[in-house]
Amino acid sequence: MLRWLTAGESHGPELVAILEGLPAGTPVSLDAIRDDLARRKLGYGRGARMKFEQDDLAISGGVRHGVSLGSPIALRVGNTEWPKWQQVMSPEPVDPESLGRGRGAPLTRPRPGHADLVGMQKYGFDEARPVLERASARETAARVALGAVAKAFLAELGIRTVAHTLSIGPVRVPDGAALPLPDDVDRLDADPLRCFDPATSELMVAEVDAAHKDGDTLGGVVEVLAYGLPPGLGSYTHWDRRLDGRLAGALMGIQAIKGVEVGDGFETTRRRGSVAHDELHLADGRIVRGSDRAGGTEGGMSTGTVLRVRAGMKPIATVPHALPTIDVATGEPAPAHHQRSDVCAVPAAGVVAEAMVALVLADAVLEKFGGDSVTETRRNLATYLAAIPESLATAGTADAAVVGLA
Ligand SMILES: Cc1cc2nc3c(=O)[nH]c(=O)nc-3n(C[C@H](O)[C@H](O)[C@H](O)COP(=O)(O)O)c2cc1C
Ligand SMILES: C=C(O[C@@H]1CC(C(=O)O)=C[C@@H](OP(=O)(O)O)[C@H]1O)C(=O)O
Repeated sequence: MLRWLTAGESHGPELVAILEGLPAGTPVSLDAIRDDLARRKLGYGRGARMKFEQDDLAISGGVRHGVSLGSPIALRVGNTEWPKWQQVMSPEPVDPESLGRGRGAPLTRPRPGHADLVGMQKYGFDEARPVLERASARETAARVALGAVAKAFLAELGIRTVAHTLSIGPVRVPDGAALPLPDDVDRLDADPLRCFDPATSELMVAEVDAAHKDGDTLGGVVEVLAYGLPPGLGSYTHWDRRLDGRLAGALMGIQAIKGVEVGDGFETTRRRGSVAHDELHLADGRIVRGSDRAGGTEGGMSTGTVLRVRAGMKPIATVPHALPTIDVATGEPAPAHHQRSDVCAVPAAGVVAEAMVALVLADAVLEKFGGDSVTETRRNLATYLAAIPESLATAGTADAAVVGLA
């Protein structure tokens, strides 16, 4: 079992994350984690903060000489903005007068679409600062760092992931467009929206420009693909063992994600059954699926084909043309608090979604194959794949040879 936890506030000194249960022998490279952290900051439409804030990464436990030890891995992502926020976010009591009227001023105009109002009601705060500091998606930097480690573990088993942007507002990649492979990540990083279709990307840039000009914001849809999965991760035997359910929960757990689809998702509901599923045929004596509508799961288990999951992000709630709210200090209508914000963070959400998928898959792999060292996990996986009888074997899915384990 893999467990993970994050802590830290958006303008606190740092985010911290712990990953427990990762087998020994996983290559853990600071550079690889930094690459993913840098990727999360990319994307046309991200706000000013992404330009000046650095993710200051350190590993404080669980890794020696670039390899995991099997003990909990502790990661720290320093907020380089901290010096400006030391007073406002000090863990020690401060003189309320010293907070002044600037950054430390109470945020009494809760922003619609944020955790602000309900957080104040629930935790008993009279202003939104203590709520929004943790509700902020700054926390996703910690998850991306954890996800980078999970990805390194999966890669040892021949499993690789990639995320791309499918839509920004109303602008969508056309149906049937090519899907990226994990090796296409550089090309995705070079695209302003991490979109694999250059013509659509241009339209997306124009859409972000238009929203920016109008003082408005945008959402969109991202897709995560996982290649090289064996059949049989997750299970149909109980609701909470289903891989699709676990992926959906993890993706919905990302700030601003409001919908998840597996495979063709809601489009499938508009089809008749005869054209909604992936038929089984024989090719060279092996079972093949004639299509990939299901997106790589059946009965809550990975099928061994490409996993395809989508997450839909709502438009950023801190709209520059501030939304109407109530100033809870005066009881009067007022524009919502607005300091600065992203116009569109969909490409970044894709990077976060990939991290969450990697963590869920790593957990499912360990549940099925166990292992205290990567070598042991790999051996167990190879034995399992080799034991699938010829009559049940599927072509094109991970088998011992494909994942380099034979
Ligand atoms: C990568 C990323 C960046 C985000 N950036 C912003 C932002 O700049 N401004 C904002 O209002 N919301 C932003 N959000 C969304 C808010 O964090 C989120 O809408 C808010 O916490 C309320 O949660 P909910 O939308 O899940 O209800 C971002 C989300 C993600 C995943
Ligand atoms: C800091 C990050 O994203 C932040 C997420 C966020 C929100 O409300 O979720 C609001 C913005 O922060 P601020 O309110 O300080 O301008 C984003 O910049 C980050 O992703 O590293």
